[in-house]
Amino acid sequence: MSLASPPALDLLDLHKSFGGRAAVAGVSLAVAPGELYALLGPNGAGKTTTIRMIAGLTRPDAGAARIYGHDVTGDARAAKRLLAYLPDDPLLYGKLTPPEYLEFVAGLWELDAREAAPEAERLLRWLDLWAHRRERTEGFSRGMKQKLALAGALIHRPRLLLLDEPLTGLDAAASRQVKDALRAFVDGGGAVVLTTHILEVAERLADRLGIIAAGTLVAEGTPIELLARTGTGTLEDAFLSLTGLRVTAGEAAGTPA
Ligand SMILES: Nc1ncnc2c1ncn2[C@@H]1O[C@H](COP(=O)(O)OP(=O)(O)OP(=O)(O)O)[C@@H](O)[C@H]1O
Repeated sequence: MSLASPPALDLLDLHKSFGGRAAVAGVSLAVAPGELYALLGPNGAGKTTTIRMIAGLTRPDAGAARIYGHDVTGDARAAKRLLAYLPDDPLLYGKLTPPEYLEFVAGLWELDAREAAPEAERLLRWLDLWAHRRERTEGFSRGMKQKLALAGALIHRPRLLLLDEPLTGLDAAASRQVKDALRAFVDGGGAVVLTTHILEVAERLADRLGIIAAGTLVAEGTPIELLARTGTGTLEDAFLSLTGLRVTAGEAAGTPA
């Protein structure tokens, strides 16, 4: 028997089709504790479907997703206890204040209120929302809402954080705070898997990148490894090359290359 601890996330040949069309066509990858992994891909590549299958919200047609060794479908309770999923447009309850929202989320997880309340305060202070603790979230900016949703995702102390486009629409200050929070989470031994369209974010923040195109993982590695593999000078060029989206000057001008 191996004494090695299981990966934070292990995807084994995941498949999902909608109406006969493959959205995810055999994705396998592993993410270690302490690692921040970014999934990149063009629109419709299958990123959100992959994340939703990991979160147990979309059932795979075939393959498996394991969270620290727990199968998301077969051992759903244990798997879901270990993960948190932050969609790109998280649902907050506008009439609640931040502490009320976190109390509500803690209640869903059946957390002990005596432990959840100080943890909520710590998260709100850490994400710079404490000064707004008496305000209803309906008046919050997108960045404030995103930070509160992140606090809600962290309240039960997950070990794997899944985020769909967490930085889209955030200003520089909010983006920095969310990035710092994600880095602190992985430095504390947690694992993060996020999707992003912002290549600069992926390059600076992620330990490893996975490039998805047409439902398959076409490349994986550190930003430096992807540049070396494609012989390109920027991650944007590497991305375009790997996803087959590169247009030549001739194509751009409307003439076949
Ligand atoms: N519930 C659904 N019903 C039908 N088709 C779906 C459903 N969810 C996703 N799809 C399709 O599956 C494919 C992959 O979609 P997905 O949202 O996973 O891509 P994505 O990489 O996250 O794209 P984007 O970057 O635009 O968010 C697309 O063709 C999409 O239209």
